[in-house]
Amino acid sequence: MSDQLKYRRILLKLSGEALMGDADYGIDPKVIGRLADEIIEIQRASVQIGVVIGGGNIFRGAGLAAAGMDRVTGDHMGMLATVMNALAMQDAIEKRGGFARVMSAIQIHDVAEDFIRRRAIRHIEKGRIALFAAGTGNPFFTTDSAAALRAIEVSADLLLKATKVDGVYDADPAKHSNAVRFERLSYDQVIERKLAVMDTAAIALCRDQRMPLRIYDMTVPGNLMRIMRGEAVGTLVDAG
Ligand SMILES: Nc1ncnc2c1ncn2[C@@H]1O[C@H](COP(=O)(O)OP(=O)(O)OP(=O)(O)O)[C@@H](O)[C@H]1O
Ligand SMILES: O=c1ccn([C@@H]2O[C@H](COP(=O)(O)O)[C@@H](O)[C@H]2O)c(=O)[nH]1
Repeated sequence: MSDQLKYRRILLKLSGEALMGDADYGIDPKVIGRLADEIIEIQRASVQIGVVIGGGNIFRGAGLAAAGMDRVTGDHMGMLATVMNALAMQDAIEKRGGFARVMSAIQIHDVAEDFIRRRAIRHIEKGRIALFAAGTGNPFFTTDSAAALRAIEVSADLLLKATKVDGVYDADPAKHSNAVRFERLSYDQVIERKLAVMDTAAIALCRDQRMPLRIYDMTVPGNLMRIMRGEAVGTLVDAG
């Protein structure tokens, strides 16, 4: 491990929606390229990295169900959307000289390895960036829960939720311009105050397994390395 860095192994959850950049669908190559650069930078500084990417830039099961589709089919489409995002990130990382492996929770052998916990740990120990795709593999979950689950399974030191807001606020900052940001919260405070920055199942899993979580703004270049150095970027959620 690098002497200057605070973390040895992290699980990074990237918002699918944020990959769109200024578009309203899909992936902006500039956004995914910049994120790949930041991930490679911390890997080269000896941080071991697992990544979960959401699918909100393509499909969400709940949205498809609201439009009349069977919910489980919609969730399958959402999970497959996360596979597409992971493949795009694998490509972006490899184009920049990094090493990455997509591991899917749904068997899709022609395009990705299966998620096998011990192999995943081996990949990240060897400096490969493991991209955990297809969420948990089960409908009615989200990639927030998948990220909490994978962070715990690979014994990460920290779960990072990279999003479009710079932390957790007392109300949704996208809707309330006077919302106030927290520096630090306990898991129970997030759940009791119904702070909707991450789903409750994911927070409860982190709480039960004492997985520290930091929510930060991924649109600010350099934030990932700042956090690795121990800077208090965003909001920390832990046992308090
Ligand atoms: N109390 C709160 N503090 C901060 N953000 C909040 C809060 N309540 C709701 N939000 C909203 O939560 C959103 C988190 O969004 P993000 O797109 O990262 O999540 P996601 O749905 O997990 O990602 P994906 O796009 O991959 O599905 C922010 O855009 C913010 O507007
Ligand atoms: O474990 C999981 C994870 C995800 N899904 C479905 O995929 C979409 C996209 O994920 P987001 O977390 O919303 O970005 C999600 O809406 C679900 O429909 C799932 O079913 N199971």
